[in-house]
Amino acid sequence: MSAQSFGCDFGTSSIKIYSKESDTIYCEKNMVAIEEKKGMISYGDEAFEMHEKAPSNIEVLYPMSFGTVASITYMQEFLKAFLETHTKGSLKGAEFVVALPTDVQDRVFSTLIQGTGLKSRNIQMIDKPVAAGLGLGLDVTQSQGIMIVDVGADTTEISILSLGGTVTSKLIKNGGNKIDEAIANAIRREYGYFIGNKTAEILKNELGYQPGDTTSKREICGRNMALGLPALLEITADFVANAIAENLKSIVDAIKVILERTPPELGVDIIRNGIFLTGGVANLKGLDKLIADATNIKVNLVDKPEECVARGLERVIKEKKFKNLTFVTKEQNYN
Ligand SMILES: Nc1ncnc2c1ncn2[C@@H]1O[C@H](COP(=O)(O)OP(=O)(O)OP(=O)(O)O)[C@@H](O)[C@H]1O
Repeated sequence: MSAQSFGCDFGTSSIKIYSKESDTIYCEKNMVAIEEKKGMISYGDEAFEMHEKAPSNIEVLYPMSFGTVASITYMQEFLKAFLETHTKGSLKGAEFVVALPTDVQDRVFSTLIQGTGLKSRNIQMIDKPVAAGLGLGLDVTQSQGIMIVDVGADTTEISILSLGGTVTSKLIKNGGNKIDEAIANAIRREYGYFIGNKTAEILKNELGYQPGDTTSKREICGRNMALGLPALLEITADFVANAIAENLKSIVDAIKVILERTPPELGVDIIRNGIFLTGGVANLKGLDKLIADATNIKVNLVDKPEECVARGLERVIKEKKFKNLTFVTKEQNYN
């Protein structure tokens, strides 16, 4: 591959790009800030900072939604600006390997990259679960069953891999964002306080799923809806656990459905090796135990699970033997 090769995981809440040139995974919030008349004024972590704080003439939005591109124009502007910031020299002729989520059409991403005007030389796709498997350090090309549960912001992707391919996989529209929403709704119902998504996310990330734990607490600021004034409120881990239980149950149920559909020959490997939990929500305290208890299968966790797919893309770019796991979109038409 040429000097400029990028491995792209276009997540709904954050974009992760591996750059071969700098041998680094760059990760930023996948957000853009748009000002009336001026267009995109900011992107990434800086745009996220403006989220829920910006005046009415500035709209802060996610260009991706449920694993696919919601705003191609802004995603293209973001990608171009992101690559220009993080790379030296020309981007002309760069090569891309893109992680393709289950149920998303590959041409969405080739159209996206081609439309940036970067004159890319080659755009390869790889199934996102296969990239996650490589990122876990597994040899996905072997004839053994591997179960990966990737819980991201908008989606949860549950997949069984074998021989370098996806044997079965299911994408459900449930993840960190729905969990944050459930926390905000419960606080509104129970306490009559309005809280923003960022505050709900803090509660989720800090308190996790710890039913019965009334000792761990977090103070937050919300708006008392009766008085219309901001006020402080203390939330326990037990309250958060109750608020998110239904969301987690739907993830666990989907895992069980996939296990039921798994051929017994591969099921043996999964029981032996365990389920691999990836995606940012794999960091949720107590989720691994919940899944292990419900399935009677051990659950493996890794460091920085949200970067697993990008680490897999890095291996595809660096290790020739994994090139045959990638494929090219039929419609590709290079400039
Ligand atoms: N410590 C934590 N506990 C619980 N959730 C966490 C933690 N850290 C991050 N998350 C959540 O992980 C999610 C982001 O994960 P990830 O980066 O894998 O998603 P994505 O790739 O952007 O989304 P998708 O896979 O849906 O396209 C967010 O909802 C974030 O709040």
